[in-house]
Amino acid sequence: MFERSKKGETALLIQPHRGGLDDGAVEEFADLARSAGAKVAHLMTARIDRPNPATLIGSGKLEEVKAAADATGADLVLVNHPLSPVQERNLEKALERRVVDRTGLILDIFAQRARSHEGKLQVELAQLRHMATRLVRGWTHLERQRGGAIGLRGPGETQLETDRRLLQKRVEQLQRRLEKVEVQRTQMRRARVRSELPRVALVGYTNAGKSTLFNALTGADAYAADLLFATLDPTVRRIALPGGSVVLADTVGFVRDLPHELVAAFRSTLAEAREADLLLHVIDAADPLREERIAQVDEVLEEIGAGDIPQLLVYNKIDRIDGAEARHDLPTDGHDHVHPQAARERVWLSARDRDGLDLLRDALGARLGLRRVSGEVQLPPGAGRLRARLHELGAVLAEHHDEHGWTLSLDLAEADAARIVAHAYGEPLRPLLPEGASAPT
Ligand SMILES: Nc1nc2c(ncn2[C@@H]2O[C@H](COP(=O)(O)OP(=O)(O)OP(=O)(O)O)[C@@H](O)[C@H]2O)c(=O)[nH]1
Repeated sequence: MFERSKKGETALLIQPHRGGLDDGAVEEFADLARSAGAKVAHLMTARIDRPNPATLIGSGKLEEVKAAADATGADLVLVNHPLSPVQERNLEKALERRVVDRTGLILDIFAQRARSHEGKLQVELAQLRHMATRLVRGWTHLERQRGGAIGLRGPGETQLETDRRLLQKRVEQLQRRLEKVEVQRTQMRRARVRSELPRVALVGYTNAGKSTLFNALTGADAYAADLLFATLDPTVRRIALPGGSVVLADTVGFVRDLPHELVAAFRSTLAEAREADLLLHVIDAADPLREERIAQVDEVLEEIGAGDIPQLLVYNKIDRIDGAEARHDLPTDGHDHVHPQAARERVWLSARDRDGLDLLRDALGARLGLRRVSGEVQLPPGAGRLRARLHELGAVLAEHHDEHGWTLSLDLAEADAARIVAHAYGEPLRPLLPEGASAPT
């Protein structure tokens, strides 16, 4: 995972807390560290009921951390909490090694995962902003020894060695480029809206299997890895379902307490979720903390204004649960104590084994009200391309040719029919081809 160093760095992890430590947070923190490519040497907790403004953790704890870091030979210390620039600097002096806070860690992972032009721009911008707050006379990140290290990856040497003014210039340049990309994205989204295809967005906690499901449904070879945030950039594809096509978008994985500056940086990714007709909320069914994760994702969706969009819950990774089989659960009335999500529609599947995908396709088709239409159309002479397109879609049941042109007996998804005819004749027809109807000549 390290782009510039050959070997993974060893990290000592510090989990600050105010009493009531939560297992989920600790587990996620270790996952994040591993995702960044670190080897976790040791994990320590630190109470911060009264956070020390200079070092966050107390001085006694700081000594313990230093001893543990020396004993384990840790290259760096990761702190699962935002640190002020002063705290970070003081901790580094006291611990004599690099210290990276939660935001720096997540930024580092994003920097490693960014694939598209836009994703890279967004990450660089967020990194520069994070760095700008840490540029202090006499001691800067820029002066420190570098070389493929967590928290230091990203913008190249030339930017790193610039002063505040150049940094600001670069930030402005990135902002302008991003505005352009944003405009293009909005235009693309408008075009999709015009195509009238229903929009479905995959959302879910990081590592739930969204990219794997996206690939399974689209046949695309998007990048999936057992690492958090494999999906940084929205990937959008059209997929065929029984009854019609939909536009499917993969989105970035959610984490708890995503640093606010990152939520802003990734708003275009989240826009895919906000504008969807239906959300496929992907859940790792084998995760002991799955109910908590579901609630956290729901909360983020609420925050980004997607709380009212209908959801279909996809319980993925059933291959990891003994005796579990692919199935489709319709919502039940009333509260079910065994299954807290019983009031919601659920499909259980394994994206990896491609087990249960048909159940999901059917559920999606039904949920989106995709309907098929059939009937006879007479194509005017010169509509060869339209005829070829209909054949391509497998919509032609029978056809014959006479002096008036082609007569086709068709069966196809209503959405496809509307789109094709709109394309061929320049205007949408709704409903298209009711029983026995003919296309206009
Ligand atoms: N056993 C099992 N593993 C799965 C299944 N689906 C996905 N995985 C694994 O889970 C890990 C995460 O999958 P991704 O598809 O990258 O997850 P994601 O939700 O897109 O992750 P982020 O991009 O971090 O949000 C990978 O190692 C997958 O191979 C499944 O059905 N069964």
